[in-house]
Amino acid sequence: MFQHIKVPVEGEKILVNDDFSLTVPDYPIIPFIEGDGIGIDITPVMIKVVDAAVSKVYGDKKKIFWMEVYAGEKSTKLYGEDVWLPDETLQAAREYVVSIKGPLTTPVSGGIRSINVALRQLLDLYVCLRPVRYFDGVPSPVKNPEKVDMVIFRENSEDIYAGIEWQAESASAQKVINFLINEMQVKSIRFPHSSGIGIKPVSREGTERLVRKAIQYAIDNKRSSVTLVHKGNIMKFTEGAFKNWGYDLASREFNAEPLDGGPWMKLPADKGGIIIKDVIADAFLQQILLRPNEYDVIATLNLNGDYISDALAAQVGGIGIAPGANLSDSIAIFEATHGTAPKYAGKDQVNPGSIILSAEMMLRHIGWHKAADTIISAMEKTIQDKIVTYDFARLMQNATEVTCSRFGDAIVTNME
Ligand SMILES: NC(=O)C1=CN([C@@H]2O[C@H](COP(=O)(O)OP(=O)(O)OC[C@H]3O[C@@H](n4cnc5c(N)ncnc54)[C@H](OP(=O)(O)O)[C@@H]3O)[C@@H](O)[C@H]2O)C=CC1
Ligand SMILES: O=C(O)CCC(=O)C(=O)O
Ligand SMILES: [Mg+2]
Repeated sequence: MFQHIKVPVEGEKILVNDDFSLTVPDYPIIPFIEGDGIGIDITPVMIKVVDAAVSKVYGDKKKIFWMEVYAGEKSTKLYGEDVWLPDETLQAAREYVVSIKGPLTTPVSGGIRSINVALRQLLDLYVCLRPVRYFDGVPSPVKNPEKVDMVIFRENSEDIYAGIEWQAESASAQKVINFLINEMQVKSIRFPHSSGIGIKPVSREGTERLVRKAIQYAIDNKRSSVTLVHKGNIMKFTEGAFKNWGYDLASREFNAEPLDGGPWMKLPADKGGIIIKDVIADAFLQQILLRPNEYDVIATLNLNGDYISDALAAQVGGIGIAPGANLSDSIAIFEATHGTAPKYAGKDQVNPGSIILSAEMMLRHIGWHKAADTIISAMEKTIQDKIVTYDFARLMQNATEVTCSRFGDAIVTNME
């Protein structure tokens, strides 16, 4: 029994089998978090588009029963002012296996820690999967955006992103600094009395499970390479270790052999002959602009992955259409890559593309590929017809600028 979550009277749970495959009923219950800020604009549009695609493809034979669950500001209004992530929301994500969420606010320098990060950590959603590809007709700041076709596997549970840090001039920060100076002989804290301190945990286990997923994805989807992106020349025992552990895993579990003497490796032909390579993160950020077609599947640490996913999204038209998923072996929470864009909240103005494409990934995840295909082709047609929201319209000529909800309606109209 839940306190505020209302379980639909119809519909059934998606089940996880022993081998982590899913048993998906024809009438699954799918929890959703509306999200803060522009969540109120984009989430209802996503639901409308998904329902229309499912109905178009399967008639009455399949239907999603949506179940609202709460996090962020809406949760504080229902459960009490300090309750940003109620236990029953976590329970629903576990029990119902596949969910989707809008963006959630995190204040800068103070206030609550990220609810997004908490969800990922508490449910051990260790893969942040963010595919980035070009849709024909989308305005882009680069000459050949169609050369960008990458799938980012961002480690989602550790790194500096875990939020282990102490405020400057607090007793805790001073205690850690004293320990580092006196017991660990650290000499490179430039201003020990006024430094905040953050910790960057990166483990072999965390790296291996992420890189394993990335390589398996590359094999299953016939991709050409997996690139480990790191800053291991500077952070040797965290980012450098990520690179080494990644290569070790490729060799040990996938029989990769050194290529031309290494360090690059190649998987055997029966595993697609995929190249496993690495690149230092700053060089990678310039190469994705200059030679994006040299990169395919990307495996990287949490903070690098955050930066890289927004940078790559910009190359193909912006975070308004960049989708994503947070995955464990069993649980999945799909989410937009962008944030709450507070200045647009409630104005029915922003692009709902990111959360719609996240829902499209969700439909594939549950095996409803035809409904996913329907959304993709309808969205492509809508953009090619130059019916777009403000973010695209301001970069296009002769575009028809529509609201967030009208863009959703146009996608529905274009479903064949
Ligand atoms: N997963 C999550 O829930 C995430 C949450 N956040 C949180 O969101 C809040 C705001 O973060 P902020 O850094 O401003 O980043 P946002 O992604 O919210 O917004 C930055 C800018 O991106 C553009 N943008 C974002 N979403 C859309 C959209 N759907 N359609 C069109 N344009 C869009 C807008 O650009 P323009 O002004 O040029 O039109 C917007 O001003 C913070 O609290 C942050 O922590 C951030 C990222 C992810
Ligand atoms: O949790 C947040 O507020 C930001 C998260 C973020 O930027 C992301 O996951 O891409
Ligand atoms: Mg981000």
